[in-house]
Amino acid sequence: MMTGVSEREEEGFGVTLEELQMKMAEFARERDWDQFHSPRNLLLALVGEVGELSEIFQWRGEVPRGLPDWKDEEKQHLGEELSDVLLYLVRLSDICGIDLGKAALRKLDLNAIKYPVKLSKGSSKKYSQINNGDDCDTCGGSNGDSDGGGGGNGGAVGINNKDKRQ
Ligand SMILES: Nc1ccn([C@H]2C[C@H](O)[C@@H](COP(=O)(O)OP(=O)(O)OP(=O)(O)O)O2)c(=O)n1
Repeated sequence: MMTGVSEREEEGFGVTLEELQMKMAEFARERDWDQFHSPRNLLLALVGEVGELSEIFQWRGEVPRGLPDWKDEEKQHLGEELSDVLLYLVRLSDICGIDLGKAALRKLDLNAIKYPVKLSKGSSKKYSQINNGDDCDTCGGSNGDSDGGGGGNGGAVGINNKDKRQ
């Protein structure tokens, strides 16, 4: 039997970034919190939540995928912190006028260019350490750039637009 839209939503079925964006905007508007949701405040809130997320894993050592030994309440807590990070990220993107879904898809395309399967398969090396210059004209090759910024690759595909100011 088909479930109603609200039930499906409640189960998180097919939730979209746009939906989360709208709900966060509504949440802030209802509380007259738009005044607090400035880019910098949201960024700091996001970083704070990343800290809370990190605390969950802190001192545990490596944990197996799927977290099979974790209690239900620990997993629920993890879900809450992951959600805080996502919600602030979505809100920050919205307030900055960035279409996060579109930006993420574009970034995935850029990642695929930087990390061609042929050169990256089975290797976790940074792109600046794997490229031999033959397969990816836009990646900058082995430039020995220790910060991973790939100083020679910025122009062609716009991967690196780091602020170069000192
Ligand atoms: N000015 C604010 C404050 C909160 N939130 C929303 C976004 C987050 O999802 C959540 C964060 O709430 P808290 O600051 O209370 O943080 P926690 O939920 O992590 O609680 P605690 O810090 O006690 O762990 O609420 C928001 O949008 N804007």
